[in-house]
Amino acid sequence: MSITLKNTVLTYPDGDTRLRALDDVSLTVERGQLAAITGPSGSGKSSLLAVAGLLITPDSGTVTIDGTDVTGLGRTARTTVRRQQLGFVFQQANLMASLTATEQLLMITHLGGGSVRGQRARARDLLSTLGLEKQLDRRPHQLSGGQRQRVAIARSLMNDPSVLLVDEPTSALDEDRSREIVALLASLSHERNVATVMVTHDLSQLDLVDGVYEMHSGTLSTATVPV
Ligand SMILES: Nc1ncnc2c1ncn2[C@@H]1O[C@H](COP(=O)(O)OP(=O)(O)OP(=O)(O)O)[C@@H](O)[C@H]1O
Repeated sequence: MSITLKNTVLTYPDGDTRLRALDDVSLTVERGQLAAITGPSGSGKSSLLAVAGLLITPDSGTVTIDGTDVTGLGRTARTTVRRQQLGFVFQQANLMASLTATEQLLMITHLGGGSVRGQRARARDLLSTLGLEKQLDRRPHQLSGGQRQRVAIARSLMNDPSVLLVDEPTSALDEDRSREIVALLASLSHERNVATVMVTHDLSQLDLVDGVYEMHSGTLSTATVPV
């Protein structure tokens, strides 16, 4: 099972015409795989993530998650799929300044209407798995950039997603920290059986991923550069 985009087209208004941000894009990422999407600025990478994350409905084409076509779902059903089956990691960790690492994760449970009490041990386990056992009760300003991004990754896994969508996770990190984060995303994808789609400009880490795709002017192709 996996995430599949099939023949997706997404256009935006552009003067008198429309700009094809996604021009017949098809992509399948299986569970247990980390796929990287590269490509120049403006080529459509964020648009691809937004369509995959059910934040934007494509003009045409389909998005299938774990075998179910979710393209035409209404707003409430899309929110449910996002909460239950998708995880998101952004460029910046986007943590809440007043919350500890553990509380950042519990916030997800709280927003989903679940019992926070029963999830505290799970939150702490997840953070420990990501090497943050000594930082469980620290707030964002007491964490390094790499640690903050680990908290964000742990938070994205709190709902046990089948698909993880990751946007430029290493843009704020140095070379060594970037490599650790991409290696972590690869091992989490493999061990937790998650289909991960990661947009990245960081070509030096592509040897760690299972598949590389390039966006160019709205079209997606398998990378031609051997990694
Ligand atoms: N809301 C919008 N309205 C109109 N045009 C948009 C909108 N969002 C994106 N675009 C255009 O769609 C194209 C693809 O944009 P997108 O943000 O997906 O590219 P990207 O590859 O993620 O770029 P970057 O690497 O700079 O983040 C660009 O030409 C952009 O200007």
